[in-house]
Amino acid sequence: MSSSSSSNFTNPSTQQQTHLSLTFPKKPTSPSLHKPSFFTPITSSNSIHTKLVVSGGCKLSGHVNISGSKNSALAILAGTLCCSGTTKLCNIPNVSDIRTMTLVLRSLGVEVEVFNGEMIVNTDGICSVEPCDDAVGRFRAGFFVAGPLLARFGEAVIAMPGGCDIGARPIDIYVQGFRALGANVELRERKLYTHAANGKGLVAGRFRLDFPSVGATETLMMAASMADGVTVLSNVAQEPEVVDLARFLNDCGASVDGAGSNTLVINGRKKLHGPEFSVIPDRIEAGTFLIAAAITGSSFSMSPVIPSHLTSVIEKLSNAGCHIIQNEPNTLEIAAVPLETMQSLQSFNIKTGPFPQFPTDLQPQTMGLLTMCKGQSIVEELVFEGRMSHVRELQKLGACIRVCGSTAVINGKGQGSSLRGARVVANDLRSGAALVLAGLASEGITEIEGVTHIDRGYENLETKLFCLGADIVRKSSSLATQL
Ligand SMILES: CC(=O)N[C@H]1[C@@H](OP(=O)(O)OP(=O)(O)OC[C@H]2O[C@@H](n3ccc(=O)[nH]c3=O)[C@H](O)[C@@H]2O)O[C@H](CO)[C@@H](O)[C@@H]1O
Ligand SMILES: C=C(OP(=O)(O)O)C(=O)O
Repeated sequence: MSSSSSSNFTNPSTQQQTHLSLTFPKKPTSPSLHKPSFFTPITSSNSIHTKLVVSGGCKLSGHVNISGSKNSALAILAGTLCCSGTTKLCNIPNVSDIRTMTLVLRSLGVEVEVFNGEMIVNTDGICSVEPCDDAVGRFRAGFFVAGPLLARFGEAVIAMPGGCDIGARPIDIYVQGFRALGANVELRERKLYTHAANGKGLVAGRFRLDFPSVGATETLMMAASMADGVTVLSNVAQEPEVVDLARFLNDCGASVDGAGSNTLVINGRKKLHGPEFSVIPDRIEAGTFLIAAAITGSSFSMSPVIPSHLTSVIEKLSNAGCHIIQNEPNTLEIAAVPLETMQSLQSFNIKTGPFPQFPTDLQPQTMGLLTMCKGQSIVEELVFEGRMSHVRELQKLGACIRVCGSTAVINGKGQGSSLRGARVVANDLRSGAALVLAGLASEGITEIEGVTHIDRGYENLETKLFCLGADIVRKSSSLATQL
């Protein structure tokens, strides 16, 4: 492996030897590849102060369109690195994490064209195996590119990932998995250096994950898709996004069996080709809107949705008193009990866990709802040890919540009492969504800061809620005005 900052690198698709620049970035080659509507620069929160201002008490109605899955699209964009030629992706959400992934890909020399929910990716000009540190450090999925780079080019150098601050989020399972596929791995100064130990490419192996990590499953699945021989990965994640990535890889010519079960059998292929592919709808966004209906006592519909991706959530909300039905394919209608009536929603308990258990990415929003249900509930966060930052903010709205470790006990207000608006801060993506929903159900005005977290994963959240009838606006001002 090249431990220096550069090496000679032959791009196997073009057979051209390139001086591998292990420093960012290769400049994009065609100006037409930039579409400003999508590529609004990520705003520096130092210069612009943005907040969402919600005036509570409105009922929601109508229909909301659900965007493509952020987490599925991110993994699949990493997966395009396995493919020679051009890949066309559809149903890509316009969220800042996708823009960050585009920066990661471009820093490797990939051409990316973005237009109106579609992305065209061409990897033939790849000239680096070291993505831009700054971009990788902004989100979790940046790290996923290590798998395809290692598989296709035999090496990768990658900074430690960022992502929501919800726990330690180590990378030990990725490292063990790479080693099981014949890679040498070294960690130095917060960077991972890895290369195929035989100097050629990865070899198949058998590997059991200590925990069914979504990202490690996806990264190792991509790596094994181009390893020599048949790899068996066990105790893998079964999330719909993992299944979507397997479907994508198979469309590229890979052989991935067992996606959706706890074992993957992957027959490595020497070369994969980019297909045209559409990502699944975002189950977390759909779940957030289901909870928005429940917390405001409203009725509306949403599509496209794959209801089987939301079974655990639909079951909990239905038991609490919501009516959720599917009259048309890929459409859910929810009718929630008005919270001001004597039959306000009943409290319920949740324990988060790997799919098909209750999704951790809906835990904060659900806790917001539980503060309005009748009776006591218990929320156990069993995936991320630090995913409780919303509790303090919900308390500012008047919620009655006690936390002990990973467990929260919520005494719901029920029967017509409500939270009171206040200034709150989103500390991560889903806690931001939880605060928006709580604001919709609070008396008076709630101001939510930390909006850049929300923008990482929700496409036009406030516009979608506004169109359903919510009183919500985004307010931006320069910091100078604030001071
Ligand atoms: C971009 C993306 O898809 N993010 C999702 C992905 O994150 P991500 O892939 O990071 O989540 P993981 O499934 O890996 O994490 C689950 C647990 O495993 C632990 N762990 C993980 C890897 C490892 O090497 N060692 C280790 O101990 C984590 O600290 C955590 O406690 O799945 C999470 C769980 O559904 C979701 O909340 C995130 O929205
Ligand atoms: C935790 C999330 O994202 P990430 O893994 O990128 O931090 C999320 O989408 O809720």
